[in-house]
Amino acid sequence: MNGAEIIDGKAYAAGLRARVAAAVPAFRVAAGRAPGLAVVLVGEDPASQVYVRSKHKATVEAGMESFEHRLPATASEMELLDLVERLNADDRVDGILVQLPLPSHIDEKRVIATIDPDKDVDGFHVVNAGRLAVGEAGYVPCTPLGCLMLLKDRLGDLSGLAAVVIGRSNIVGKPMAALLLAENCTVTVAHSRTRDLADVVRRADIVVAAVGRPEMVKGDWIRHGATVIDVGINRVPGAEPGKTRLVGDVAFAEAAAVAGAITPVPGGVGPMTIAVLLRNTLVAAHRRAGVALPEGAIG
Ligand SMILES: NC(=O)C1=CN([C@@H]2O[C@H](COP(=O)(O)OP(=O)(O)OC[C@H]3O[C@@H](n4cnc5c(N)ncnc54)[C@H](OP(=O)(O)O)[C@@H]3O)[C@@H](O)[C@H]2O)C=CC1
Ligand SMILES: Nc1nc(=O)c2c([nH]1)NC[C@@H]1CN(c3ccc(C(=O)N[C@@H](CCC(=O)O)C(=O)O)cc3)C=[N+]21
Repeated sequence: MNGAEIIDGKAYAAGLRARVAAAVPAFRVAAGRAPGLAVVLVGEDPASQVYVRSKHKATVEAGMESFEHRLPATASEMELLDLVERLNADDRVDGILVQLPLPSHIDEKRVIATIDPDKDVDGFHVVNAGRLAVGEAGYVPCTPLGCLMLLKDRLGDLSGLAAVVIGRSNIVGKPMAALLLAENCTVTVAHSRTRDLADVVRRADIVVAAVGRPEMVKGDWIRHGATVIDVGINRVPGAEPGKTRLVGDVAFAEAAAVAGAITPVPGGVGPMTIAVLLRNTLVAAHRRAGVALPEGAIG
């Protein structure tokens, strides 16, 4: 029996982008300018190029200004830090995103540390990680915030639910766990050293898989009726030679037979990441300009 509701992240993301776009004209009137997002891409990684292009398109479609900066793979760390500092000082720029991963000769930590925390719409700066940890307003990484929006949309109040986050990266697993804790879930964070992962996952009302291993989470790990959020984006060989397809970290068909609801890959969490980036940029623009964002305008 395939009982699970398929959570349509693509549709939810389209709705969020529309709400962001609808709030832009009032900001333009109040601030005398558009919200601005700067995206920096170093090198020619094809996947990164695709992401950066879709971010640019979504930014422009939302009525915001998009500043795209491309540096060659050979650019020095100094050049990149100089660019980030210029963007920090540029008043038209509300949000700065430096696409990761960076070439290996550049220290990612140092680059992220150079971004003004109040323009850090990715939420990667330690100041924003700290704000999230202690419950102060800041910027939350787009992917986990998108996951939380999908969970609250389906489940409403998350208080008291048992949540298992598989993965403890700084950009997905850890902030996801912090968000769920702030929503009063009982949170377990699993990782590569976790013993009896299947048993840990079986106890969960909410499972968030952010591992990067294709279809690792099996159907018989999922508690009946649980809500499953699959963050994984894994490119694997397709049916025809030379073709590839995207799969998540969850064995989708198996899990959908037992879960109450599940996000697909593609079309689940991925589209939410870009929509939340626009949301964070809109919030940054209002905070920086001292303009109030109407309560409930963007959800
Ligand atoms: N949809 C979106 O917008 C986004 C999707 N992603 C995708 O999400 C996935 C995770 O990304 P990210 O967090 O950056 O990945 P990382 O590689 O940084 O982290 C992976 C985590 O998974 C854990 N892990 C690895 N193997 C196992 C295992 N066998 N059992 C349990 N845990 C394991 C690791 O544990 P340990 O810490 O012990 O090494 C680590 O904490 C990837 O597929 C990525 O492509 C990422 C960002 C955005
Ligand atoms: N500074 C920075 N911030 C990021 O947020 C960031 C990053 N670097 N580096 C790479 C990861 C990955 N990421 C995704 C965004 C959208 C989709 C997405 O839209 N996925 C579509 C499919 C796209 C496809 O077909 O390839 C989907 O799941 O439906 C996926 C992954 C953001 N990242």
